[in-house]
Amino acid sequence: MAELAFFSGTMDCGKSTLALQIQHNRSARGLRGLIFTRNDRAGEGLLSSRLGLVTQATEADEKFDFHAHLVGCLAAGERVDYVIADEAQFLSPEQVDQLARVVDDLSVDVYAFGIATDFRTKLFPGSQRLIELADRVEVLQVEALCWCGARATHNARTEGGRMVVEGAQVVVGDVGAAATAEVGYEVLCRRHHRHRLTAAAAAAAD
Ligand SMILES: Nc1ncnc2c1ncn2[C@@H]1O[C@H](COP(=O)(O)OP(=O)(O)O)[C@@H](O)[C@H]1O
Ligand SMILES: Cc1cn([C@H]2C[C@H](O)[C@@H](COP(=O)(O)O)O2)c(=O)[nH]c1=O
Repeated sequence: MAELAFFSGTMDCGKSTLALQIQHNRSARGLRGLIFTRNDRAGEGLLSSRLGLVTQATEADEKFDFHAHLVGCLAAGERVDYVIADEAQFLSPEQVDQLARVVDDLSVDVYAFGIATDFRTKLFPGSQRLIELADRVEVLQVEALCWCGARATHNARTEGGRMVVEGAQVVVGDVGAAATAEVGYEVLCRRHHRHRLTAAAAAAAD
């Protein structure tokens, strides 16, 4: 039976790395997959990991229809054993429904990777739908850590080095950006996210 699996965790916990490993292991055994992403930091049509690996991917923009695309591929005689969808938090709920139809109606495995919650601790609509529909939701085992050493569970956004809790839900960016960066991200434990205490703020308070 094909399955819809959602691999989730904070930013920087290894989701894209796992996506690339799944792709590597399956293609090494002769299986054929299609790779999709949306708004990867490395640029359009790329799936990149901070470990330095990167691969070509199809950019699934807001108009993209996964089910129609797969039907087209299969009708053209292409073999498709699995689908990888990175940065899945950016997908619309309708696109996640399409992925579920790819699994149920076309018997193709779908592996989706994404952060669950945004910088305000609210679920992304695409992640919410994945949690609702997935056959399994896996939390990645490699823990990203807060500056205090606790497991990082939340994503903070900084502007000019200061943590913010208002703004657009989607702003592409990275962790470890310079304190002066216009927009950066930092993973924190819930306690320090609630207190808006980033590493820089804690150091300044010391
Ligand atoms: N120089 C490094 N040496 C070893 N591991 C690294 C290095 N840089 C990044 N990583 C690992 O890569 C992880 C980030 O992987 P990535 O797939 O880019 O994360 P995600 O897609 O979840 O944001 C880090 O949590 C860390 O475990
Ligand atoms: C928390 C949060 C993140 N984003 C963006 C920032 C990055 O471009 C991606 C996450 O990528 P990663 O591979 O998991 O590190 O999402 C955002 O747009 N809005 C947010 O609230």
